[in-house]
Amino acid sequence: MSPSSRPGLFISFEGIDGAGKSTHIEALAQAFRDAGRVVVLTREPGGTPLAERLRGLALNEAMDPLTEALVMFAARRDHLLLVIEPALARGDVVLCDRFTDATFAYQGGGRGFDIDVLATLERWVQTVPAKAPPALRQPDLTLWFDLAPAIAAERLAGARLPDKFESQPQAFFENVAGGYAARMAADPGRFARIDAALERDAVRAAVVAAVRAKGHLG
Ligand SMILES: Nc1ncnc2c1ncn2[C@@H]1O[C@H](COP(=O)(O)OP(=O)(O)OP(=O)(O)O)[C@@H](O)[C@H]1O
Ligand SMILES: Cc1cn([C@H]2C[C@H](O)[C@@H](COP(=O)(O)O)O2)c(=O)[nH]c1=O
Repeated sequence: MSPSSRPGLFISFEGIDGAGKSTHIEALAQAFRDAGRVVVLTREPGGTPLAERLRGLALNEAMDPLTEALVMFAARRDHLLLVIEPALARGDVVLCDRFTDATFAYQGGGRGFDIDVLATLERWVQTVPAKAPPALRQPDLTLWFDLAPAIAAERLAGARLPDKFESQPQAFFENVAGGYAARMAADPGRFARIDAALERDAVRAAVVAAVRAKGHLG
């Protein structure tokens, strides 16, 4: 099968701040490139000029939880239509640093915002005509970097100036982690849990193994 006739593949990276997602996304991208795939590396909130502007607001401005959720989903809609769907239609591999599970974890788990409202927004935003019949776009695989908030905080200490979310107390991140666990429990076939407390090489190997176990990457 030629690269362009392969179906697209959508993988999201999730976890609390400092769990190691950004450290490992490029290594997986290279593994796919070595296997002859075209890779689109992207992130949420962000990934388009408009969504990056919304990211600047979401990460730096105080706002109420519904406003925050709407900003995340507005950015997502733009990103989905302009970047993710076209890439999947071309047969590319999309590696996305966070997607909707982050909204359920941060706005739902962390902020305590209504999960049913988030589920409604998810349906509105991610029902795309490219799927026949039009259906909800979800990642084919979600790698959840599971790490204790205390270790993540140690890793982030001094690394950079904390944004609005990174400045939250440890209890917030315990709730975010609970949000991720609930999403995985609701859709276990889509998720692979990565033990992000391991040292870097072991995490990298676990990521590749999880992708292979789901039948991707040869
Ligand atoms: N397995 C590991 N062991 C120790 N330190 C690590 C490991 N993986 C990543 N780090 C370090 O932890 C810090 C946070 O990693 P990284 O930026 O990849 O996390 P992230 O999940 O992308 O965070 P954020 O969501 O806040 O952007 C970095 O300084 C990185 O070098
Ligand atoms: C997609 C998404 C993200 N967030 C939060 C989670 C992080 O604290 C920041 C993004 O920063 P990163 O360094 O790129 O990880 O935004 C959120 O609260 N809700 C979301 O839907």
